[in-house]
Amino acid sequence: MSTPSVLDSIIEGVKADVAAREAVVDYAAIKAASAQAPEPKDAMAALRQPGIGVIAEVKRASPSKGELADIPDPAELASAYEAGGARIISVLTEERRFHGSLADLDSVRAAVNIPVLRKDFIVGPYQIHEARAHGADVILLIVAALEQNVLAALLDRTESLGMTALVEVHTEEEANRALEAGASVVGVNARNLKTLEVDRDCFARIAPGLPTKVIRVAESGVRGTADLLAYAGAGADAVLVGEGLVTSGDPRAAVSELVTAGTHPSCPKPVR
Ligand SMILES: O=P(O)(O)OC[C@@H](O)[C@@H](O)c1c[nH]c2ccccc12
Repeated sequence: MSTPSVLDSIIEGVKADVAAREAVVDYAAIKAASAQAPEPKDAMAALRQPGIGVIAEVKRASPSKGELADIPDPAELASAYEAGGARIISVLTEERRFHGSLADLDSVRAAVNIPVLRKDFIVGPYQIHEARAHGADVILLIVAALEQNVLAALLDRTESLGMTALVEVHTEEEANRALEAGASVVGVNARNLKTLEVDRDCFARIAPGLPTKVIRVAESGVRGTADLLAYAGAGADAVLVGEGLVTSGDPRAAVSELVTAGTHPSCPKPVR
């Protein structure tokens, strides 16, 4: 047997954590809670606004870098992101490697008016209802972590709850699988979740092959406006930024700088 990848070991932990939560709040109960949640916000509309959108992430730690930032108050951070002009707030809820939680999602949800993305390793419908019950408007679905039939089923489930799925890919083959499953928003992650290596050219290789109606998000490795402009030049509608913002010291200014670059008349625009 081959050694498990980072992604495999993260998923193993996530499955155990989901099972533990499900033992407390069962599937029927989480489903009922998701039906009671306030209407989801329209993330597609947020992403279709002119200019390159910034999806700003609340990220405490990562498997590649360990602890990134002390975030005593995720609500305050998210409010700073919103004030800086972020379109969507991404909240990592994976606990073991990213030190996130559903409590972080709750705090952020209560603090901002823009759509909120639950960023986790979704393996089944339980987590989708859970995301909705905690006020998420968008969820991440990672193609590399899901069988094709499961991916398609989870995408349908997400949309049937009125949410948007950001479908994450790292290769052309995965991009084809995302389209096959019916993704409307595709995120190209520069980081390979199996090896944790970053390849910023990944987006430029994959994005041009996506149909023009698909919203394209460039994920990971954005250190500043130069990276945003490079992604914009390769056709990005939005960038998803974590580390660069949480380590900036002034998250509002850091988001604002990216937003200013992404909405400047000289910024390359996606071809639609
Ligand atoms: O911190 P960065 O390099 O700006 O990356 C943010 C985001 O793209 C990254 O956190 C991410 C992208 N896809 C993921 C899947 C799971 C966990 C985390 C991620």
